[in-house]
Amino acid sequence: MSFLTLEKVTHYYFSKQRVTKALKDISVSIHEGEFIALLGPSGCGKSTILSIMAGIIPPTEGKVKLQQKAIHAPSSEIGYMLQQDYLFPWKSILENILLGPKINQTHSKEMKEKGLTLLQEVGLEHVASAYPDALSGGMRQRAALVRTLINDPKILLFDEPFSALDYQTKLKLEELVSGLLKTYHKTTVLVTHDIGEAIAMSDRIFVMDSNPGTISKVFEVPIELRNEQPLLARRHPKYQLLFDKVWEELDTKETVSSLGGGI
Ligand SMILES: Nc1ncnc2c1ncn2[C@@H]1O[C@H](COP(=O)(O)OP(=O)(O)OP(=O)(O)O)[C@@H](O)[C@H]1O
Repeated sequence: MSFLTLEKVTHYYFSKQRVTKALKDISVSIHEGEFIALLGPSGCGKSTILSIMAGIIPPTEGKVKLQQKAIHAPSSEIGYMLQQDYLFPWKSILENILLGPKINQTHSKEMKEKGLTLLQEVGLEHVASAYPDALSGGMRQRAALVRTLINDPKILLFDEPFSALDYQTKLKLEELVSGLLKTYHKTTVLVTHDIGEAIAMSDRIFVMDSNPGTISKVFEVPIELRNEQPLLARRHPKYQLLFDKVWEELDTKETVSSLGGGI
């Protein structure tokens, strides 16, 4: 059964200068526990889709549903993680992580224990009382991940969370995140520009076209790759085959997207 659905979602941005048709007739059905990657040229509407799924912006037309219920506003059922970690510099890592439960009034001794356990799972238990400034970029993103997971969201939305990190840190984080999401059986949508990351982490890859944004092709990642951790998946013979197909699909779009998105 479908877990998250978009039904004929169309979105316009209106400004004084122009109207931009960012998305046109997007219909997708994502299953519970599935990992989806959204790939496409710059400006094709990936972040717009994610904001609509998060309930941050209502679509101009169409419906978004989580477990058959319409999404109208952001909620703790939906976890959102961005390129920037947005940790509060004046709060310790543990305080940052427990902020969500405090706001949702679910804070308790058990929640603190859960926060510490999650920090342990991402290798950050030793910096629970440190401040964000003392942490590296990769550590800060791990803390941001714990802050997202502690609310036990039904769905995770990742907008290029690894793109600001150096290559080695990014690969290590992919490995960690992939393992954690499998353990917690989380449904995830990842926006990325990195074909390798999409293949190594996902079950399906939605490739987008722009002006206006549509989903032009869906690639199913072979089961042999899905069963592997990302680093090993990158070494599998089927990885390169899929990489070439996705590359070909994207390559036809880059020049077209640079023409601009106004109508
Ligand atoms: N707040 C806004 N007001 C007006 N137009 C916007 C706004 N946000 C996005 N757009 C336009 O909507 C289209 C889709 O933008 P969006 O940021 O969703 O694309 P994207 O695929 O995430 O881009 P990128 O890969 O560069 O981050 C673009 O043409 C963009 O200029």
